This record gives sequence, structure tokens and C-alpha cells, in this order.
Amino acid sequence: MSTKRWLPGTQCITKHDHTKPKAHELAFRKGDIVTIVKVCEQKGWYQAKHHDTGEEGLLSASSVREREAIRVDPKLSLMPWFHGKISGVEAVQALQPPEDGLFLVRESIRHPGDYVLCVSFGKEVIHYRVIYQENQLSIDASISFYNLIDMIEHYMKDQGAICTKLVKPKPKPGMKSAEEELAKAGWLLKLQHLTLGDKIGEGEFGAVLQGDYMGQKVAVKNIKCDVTAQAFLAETAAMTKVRHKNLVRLLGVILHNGLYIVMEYMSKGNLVNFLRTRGRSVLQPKQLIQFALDISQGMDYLESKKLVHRDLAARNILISEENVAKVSDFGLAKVDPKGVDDTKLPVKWTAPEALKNNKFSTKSDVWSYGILLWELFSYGRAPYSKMTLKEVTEMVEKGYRMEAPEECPPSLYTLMKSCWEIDPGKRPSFKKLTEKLQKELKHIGDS
Ligand SMILES: Nc1ncnc2c1ncn2[C@@H]1O[C@H](COP(=O)(O)OP(=O)(O)OP(=O)(O)O)[C@@H](O)[C@H]1O
Repeated sequence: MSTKRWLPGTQCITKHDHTKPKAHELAFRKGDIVTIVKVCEQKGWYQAKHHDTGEEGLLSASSVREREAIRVDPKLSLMPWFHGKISGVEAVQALQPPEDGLFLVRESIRHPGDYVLCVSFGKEVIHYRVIYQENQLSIDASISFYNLIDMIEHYMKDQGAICTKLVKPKPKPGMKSAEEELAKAGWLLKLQHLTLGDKIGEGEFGAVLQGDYMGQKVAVKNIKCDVTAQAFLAETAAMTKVRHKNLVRLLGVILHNGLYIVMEYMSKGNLVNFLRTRGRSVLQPKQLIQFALDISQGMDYLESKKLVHRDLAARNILISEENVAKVSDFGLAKVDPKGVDDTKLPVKWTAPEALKNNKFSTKSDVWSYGILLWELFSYGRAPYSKMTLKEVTEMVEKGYRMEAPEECPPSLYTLMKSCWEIDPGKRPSFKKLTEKLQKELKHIGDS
């Protein structure tokens, strides 16, 4: 049987009981979660840390299996205990039979914008009004929170001014707890193993920090707003489906402070900055073609998983310590083509049919890839820099295309233009692009 090599930081699930370990071996039960710490020299063995016991020891590769992907499911909720606008009477009914610490949160009907925390205690249900003031939520003046997730997390640990510690969430009918599903599938990481360091970037929805997770360098995206965090679940779910050397790897998530998304650390940052700070004098065409190839291989894999990226651009490519380019930011990658807010579309990267008729496909990703190639060979310049978004949309529709970047190899410009065919069917596939780039690279190597 062939065994895959798990990278350090990967969480795996144990396949059977191993309760009588030999010296240095790890004890576990079937279904436990362990994190790979180190690949051992002896083939097929790992040093691993147990998720619950915290113990570290050896285990054989055949005793663990890959984590399961999380299905993108609108019923999966970070706040399954949030019941929306229901009355106090309905809340009491929902919390039957009584059980100390059983709770839910509802939206106040009488005070729109405020919430109510309803807790079962001593056969009664107690309703605490949660006041929303100056962007903060609070039940009593002594402590306030940025969002409901933080508030619930707090009162599950600390009773504070309420009748009892919160014990058990009452899920809204039909909702599934994202936390439980993530934990079961092996994607939930432990906060106590994470050490946060300096800020390394700023995303649209929150900061990106450097960190360490069990000895592995990681990047952590923190999404504080609960509504946005919920939307990011889809991005995270997409990331659990993929595993490829040219896609930024997800280690897992932590539900704390909203949502922490823990990813592999890409020490050389995003491709735009990488190109701009090094420039022509440092980066040879061969390196640029290698990046182009890395990206098309990542995209070819994404296509095989039926995922459309929708936001492919140099700013969303990250570079590793070993100069490998990887595709990141599956933020807009959705299986469902509906529900895209078109005011947020990256117009200069988006294919005409996607802009006009919302027709996103792998072929619209290929158009964006053509723009990305242009950014690459112009060492990080902004595309259509002297044109407004409206001009770009109109001119491109009429057949206008960007000129070749300075000193761009003609064969690469031909490739870009083939990605900008107005008819999506005439654009090359990522497989074809990969083949062509492999030939280019060989050609440069031979000359
Ligand atoms: N895994 C990582 N390793 C190293 N640096 C990263 C990593 N992820 C993000 N960064 C840095 O943080 C910056 C912001 O990343 P992020 O993906 O949040 O940006 P964004 O494109 O605005 O995404 P979003 O819209 O999803 O918030 C990146 O440009 C990059 O410099």
C-alpha cells in the first residue's frame, strides 16, 4: 500500500485503537485527532502530537488517514445557537425540556439591533438583553464584545454576571454547528498550540499575522466580524477540498475572536510586491516562466476539483521560501455561481462574459490568468493603468487588448492574447497552458 507523506502541521485522524503503546509510541483511540510534528527518518513513521492528551510520540503512517473535506453547506453555521427574530415565548418553547445552561440567542423584536441571550436555569428561562452600543455588545457594563461569537465563547468559560455558565447551545432547527463538523472532520485546531507574532499583511476583512503552530511557521488570517466569518466558512470549506503543491495549504481553523484561518506561511509574500521589489535586474525570464507554470498547475488542479477561483490576480499569488508560487485566496471561489456582489468584482481581471452575464467558469479564470501573465512580465505593473474601469469594460468589449510588456518574450505575449479570446471556448485550458509553459522552460534551459 502506498502511504502519503504528511507534512508537519497536518492533522490526521487515527484509524484504530492503539492503547498499549511501546516506548516512545503514542497512545490513541480510533477517531482521535493527531498533528504531525515531524517525518521520521525511518520510513512510514511520524512524530505526532495528540490533540486531546497533548502527548507526543511515534505512530506509523498506516494508522492514520487523511482528514475529510468540509462540504460547502449553507446550513453549516458558526452560530448555530442564533435563532434570528423569534419571540420570547418561542425561545422558551425552543429551550424545552429544561436543562441548566442550555441557551440560544435571538434578535430582539422590541429593540431592533439588540439581541437577547436566553438561558435555561432551574426550570426557568432567563432572558438577558444584549445591548449594541458603539460597535460593541454587552449584557452588563463590566464587559463588552466585538461580536456574538466572542460573547458566547466568554460565557461558556466564565459565568460572570449571568445565572450559570453557558453549557449547551440549542441549535436553530436545520442548522448544523460548524464547530462540531470541523472538529469531527479534523480541521479544528487548538488555540493553546498557537502563538501569534507580527502582522504581515492586511486583507480586506482583517489582519494577517505570522505565527507558530506546534513548531511550524504559519500565517493566520483573523476575521473578527461574525457575519464575514460565516461567509469565510465557504472559502475555508473550499480549501479543505484541495491539496496541491501550488495551492496555499490550509492547516485548519480556530473559532476564537471570530475566526482564525491558519495557513502555511509563505515567507516571500505576494507576487506583486515580490516582482516590484526585485525587478528586472534580479529576476530572469526563466524565473517568471517558472512562476507562470506553477500557477497554471495549481489552476489545472483547481479545475479538476470543479472550483472556479474568480479572483485570480498577482496579488493573490504567494511566494514560498523556495520561490514556489502558490495560488491563494479562494474568497470568491464558490461552487454556486449566484450571489456574487458585482460591485466587488476585480473588473480589470474579469472576463467580459463574467462581467456582463455573470458567467464565471474555468475559462473566465483563464482570462484572468492572461492578465496575471501580463503583470508577471511587466514586473508588477498595474494593468490598463491609464484607463478607468468603465473605459476598460467598453474598450475590451470592442476588441482592445493590452500591448506586450517591455521585453516580454513574443511567445508569452501570444499566450496572453490567447487567454483574452472573446469566445471563452477558444481560450486554452490550464492543461494546455501548462504544456506550453513546460516547453518554454525547456527551450530557455536548452538555449
Ligand atoms: N499564507 C501567507 N503567508 C504569508 N503572507 C500572507 C499569507 N496570506 C496572506 N499574506 C499576506 O497578507 C496580505 C493580505 O492577504 P489576504 O489574503 O487577506 O488579502 P486579500 O487579498 O485582501 O484577501 P481577502 O479579500 O480574502 O481578505 C497578502 O497580500 C500577503 O502579503
